[in-house]
Amino acid sequence: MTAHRPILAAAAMRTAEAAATCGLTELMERAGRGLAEAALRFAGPMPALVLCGPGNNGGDGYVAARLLRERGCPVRIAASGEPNTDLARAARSQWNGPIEALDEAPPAPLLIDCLFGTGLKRALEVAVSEALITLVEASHIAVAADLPSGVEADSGARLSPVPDFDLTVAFGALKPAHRLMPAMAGMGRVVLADIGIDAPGPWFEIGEPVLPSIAPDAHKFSRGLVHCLAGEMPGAIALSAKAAAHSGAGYVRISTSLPIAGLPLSVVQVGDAQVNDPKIGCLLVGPGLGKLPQLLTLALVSHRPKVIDADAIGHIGEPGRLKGQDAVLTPHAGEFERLFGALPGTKAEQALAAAEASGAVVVFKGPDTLVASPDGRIGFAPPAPAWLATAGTGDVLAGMIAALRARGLPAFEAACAGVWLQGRAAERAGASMIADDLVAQL
Ligand SMILES: NC(=O)C1=CN([C@@H]2O[C@H](COP(=O)(O)OP(=O)(O)OC[C@H]3O[C@@H](n4cnc5c(N)ncnc54)[C@H](O)[C@@H]3O)[C@@H](O)[C@H]2O)[C@@H](O)CC1
Ligand SMILES: Nc1ncnc2c1ncn2[C@@H]1O[C@H](COP(=O)(O)OP(=O)(O)O)[C@@H](O)[C@H]1O
Ligand SMILES: [K+]
Repeated sequence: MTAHRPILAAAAMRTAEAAATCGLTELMERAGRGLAEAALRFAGPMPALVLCGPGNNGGDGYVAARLLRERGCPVRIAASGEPNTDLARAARSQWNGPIEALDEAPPAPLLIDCLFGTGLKRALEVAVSEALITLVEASHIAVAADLPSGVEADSGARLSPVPDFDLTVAFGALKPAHRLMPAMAGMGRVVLADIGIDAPGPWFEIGEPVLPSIAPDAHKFSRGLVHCLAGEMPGAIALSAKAAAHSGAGYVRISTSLPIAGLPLSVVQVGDAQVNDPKIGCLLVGPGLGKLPQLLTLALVSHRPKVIDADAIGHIGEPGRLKGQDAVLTPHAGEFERLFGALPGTKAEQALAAAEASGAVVVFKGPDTLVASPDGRIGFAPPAPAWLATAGTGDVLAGMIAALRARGLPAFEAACAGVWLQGRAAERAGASMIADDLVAQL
């Protein structure tokens, strides 16, 4: 099992830093050391150019430059201006080499970007942005301190053009941008430098789940019954059902008006929906549903836990209908906007608002999948292969979550576990995978 790693928004990070018992000067020293060590480990001892901005991100740069030089690396510094915090000024005073102007500095093989971190508020000035891009492109290896400059910590937005980095060293905790698009795509490898911040909170990167073990006296129903409601295009729900069966459900049943071909023989096909059967651990409705809103209505009449996916999301209409339903909702961006409208804020804030409005656990899918709970928790998915972007992988995920829910995990934990397991299965399946191959890797 890997632990969930905390994710702190910029304001929460500042609070955590202010509460650190070691003091801010020591925190900056640790950040600079973490940066220097990570850069050395990644790039080896090559001539470096450190770009220092006006705030504490720049302060980290002055510390890292000093420590790299102490380790024997030829280091130069170029600054965009004078430091404007006491911490950064103190860090700069310990650098006794020259400081070049950013727009005149020649490139170096190793480029370390300490222009802006979590304090970025607006787009970089054009001259600063151009210098950053030119120097990164002319380097062999580019390392970002905390965040690539131009990236907004809480949203993952690029406030001005941001070049691609090979390595990003996050200080103290991951920030939302490390796991949100578009920023996460340009960060290269993301490593965490421990600076002694201890700030567990309701936002975290989803770690490897602990799954319920199979009791020695288990029987098929105690392991969990998933009931799937088939609609107009049964291929999709067949994928979900297969995924549920391979995710440890003891019994998978599909109610369907016509026999569905290609299902494992162990998946039971029935004509009657029986949605209030107390043996049902989780209902699944949506994949391949088509224009049959009555099947969603049927699912909402049931008192059993449920996963609502795909076409069913389009039939909900009013998110408040889901209150008290013990539901997991799995929209992609289009389905999300259709149900919740264009919500303001970052993807994390939108997911949270959606969870609050619906009372459901919301899995807001995409290359940067988030799992939000009405109680304020958000699990950010670790990066998953882009080859998941193929038809049917969402149906597989819905079946996995339904099985984990039926096996006894609470809705939020089941959703987080499903997202994590789907990503690892995709890694094993490889780039040529189709959704069916994903099931084979569960
Ligand atoms: N606060 C602390 O104790 C620590 C902070 N750390 C570092 O400090 C960073 C945050 O430092 P700051 O809050 O000083 O913020 P930054 O260093 O990210 O920069 C913000 C500064 O630049 C200004 N600014 C913002 N956007 C600008 C733009 N587009 N053009 C020009 N100026 C702009 C702001 O007004 C502020 O003065 C973290 O990312 C991390 O690297 C680490 O040293 C660990 C300890
Ligand atoms: N670029 C990407 N990188 C990683 N994962 C992705 C990417 N695009 C989509 N995914 C994942 O693939 C799945 C697609 O689900 P969905 O859009 O519902 O497809 P479908 O309805 O065809 O099953 C989701 O789990 C989503 O998070
Ligand atoms: K930076």
